[in-house]
Amino acid sequence: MELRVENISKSFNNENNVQTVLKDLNFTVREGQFVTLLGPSGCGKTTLLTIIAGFQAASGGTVLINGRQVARPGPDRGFVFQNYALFPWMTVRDNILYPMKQRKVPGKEREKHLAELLAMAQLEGKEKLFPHQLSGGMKQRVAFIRALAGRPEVLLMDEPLGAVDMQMRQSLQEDLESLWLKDKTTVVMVTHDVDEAIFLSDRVIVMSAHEGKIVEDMPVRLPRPRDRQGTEYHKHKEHLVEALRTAMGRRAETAETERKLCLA
Ligand SMILES: Nc1ncnc2c1ncn2[C@@H]1O[C@H](COP(=O)(O)OP(=O)(O)OP(=O)(O)O)[C@@H](O)[C@H]1O
Repeated sequence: MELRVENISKSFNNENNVQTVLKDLNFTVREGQFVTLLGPSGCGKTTLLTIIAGFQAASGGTVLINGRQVARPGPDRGFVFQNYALFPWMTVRDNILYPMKQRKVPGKEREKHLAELLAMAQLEGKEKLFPHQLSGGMKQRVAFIRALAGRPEVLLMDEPLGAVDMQMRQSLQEDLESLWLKDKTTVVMVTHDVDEAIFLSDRVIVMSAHEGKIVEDMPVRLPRPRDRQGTEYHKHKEHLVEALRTAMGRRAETAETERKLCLA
């Protein structure tokens, strides 16, 4: 699997005002990589992820998966939303079986894969429950394995832990990592949390507030599971915080330039 984002641009027409959110974005994600998109609020992270998912079209450029151009959503891409987006009227079992039925996986194979996924997420015995009967962490694990049930080439996750309080967040990051390590599906995740990015990712791409430009593309080669108290971990954190400052600063600089131009 190879995901290529080539010269992606996206503009919106907001009340006679054209807003360029992304401009000429380029990067490639290799098979099995866990890549995080980090950036200030409004820099275009979700927009980029939904373009990769095929939920919306880019204004320019292409997204290629294994050389094939992405034009619409497809089974090669799984998506995990911030609010999990489980079907509330379906049990855990039916939620997980849904993508397999969509792919017309034969019954026997479906049951086998379901059992594997439930074991992987430690959700055995919960299959008859409905989403409202689950804890936040369980819902998140169901959303994750439901996305894997479609056997996607790449898993796209938009702030998958965004709805969880800070205390639970670290332990869910650990759950997410151990689930991912069992499967090693290629992941592109959006977050605005520096610690989460370093804890989970092989690589962090920092986008700037101005036109979503890549201001940093940083590999994280620390051994897993990562020691949040370690010196190297802290160095990575400081580096990313600095990159985020740059990412935000560009917006301030741009605003200042625009102000000067307006005054001129
Ligand atoms: N459908 C749309 N129509 C008009 N403007 C949009 C649309 N979708 C997004 N935008 C604008 O594009 C910009 C980027 O939005 P996006 O949701 O991608 O940012 P983000 O980096 O994911 O932000 P956050 O971290 O706050 O979720 C914002 O200014 C937003 O208002």
